[in-house]
Amino acid sequence: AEFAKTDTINEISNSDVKLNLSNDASDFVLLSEAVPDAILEIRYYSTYNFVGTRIDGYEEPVALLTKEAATALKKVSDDLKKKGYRLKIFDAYRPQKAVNHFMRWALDTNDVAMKKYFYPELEKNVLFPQGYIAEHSGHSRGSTVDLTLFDMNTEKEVDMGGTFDYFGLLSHPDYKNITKEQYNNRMILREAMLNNGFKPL
Ligand SMILES: C[C@@H](N)C(=O)N[C@H](C)C(=O)O
Repeated sequence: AEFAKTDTINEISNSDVKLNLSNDASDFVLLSEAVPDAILEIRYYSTYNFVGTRIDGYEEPVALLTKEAATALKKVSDDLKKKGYRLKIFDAYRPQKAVNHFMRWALDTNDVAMKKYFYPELEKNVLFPQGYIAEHSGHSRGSTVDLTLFDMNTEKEVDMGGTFDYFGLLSHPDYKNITKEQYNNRMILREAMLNNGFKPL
């Protein structure tokens, strides 16, 4: 699921954030510090993503958000912790370099290495036009986060009836062909995010 903080005012879409925050005048914070209960699985730092390689600009497996978005996410995390869940974060701040990498990848029609996992029903040239990937992403403002729920009882990701960055109908919020339980799980995350000022994308 992807959520953006609604009232964020920071705009830094064309510059990379320094990872050494002690020397950084920007208003960005590390999620590992701001939301210590969150589990980080920074997919664009790994090769397990729709491109199949580490994405440009992801030099460390860290997640950054604006202070405002991170503060709101801490509240989400605290709310959900009471219900036995933790947040699992796949992506937060995304450098423009990374978006440029996605755009370059989308133009290379020969490279379909990860198609069967991430976009089996679609041709890669529709992923930008259909809005699955954005050229001007809220992620590059540090106000948007891709995340799911982790169940502390089962010690597994919660079943949402889909997976991170599955580009297809299954990932649409109004997709009907999922079980009641999967739908309810989606709603638990959605409600917690909406209650704390995020809006779904
Ligand atoms: C690529 C996917 N994780 C994502 O973040 N999509 C939105 C639309 C974006 O690129 O901002």
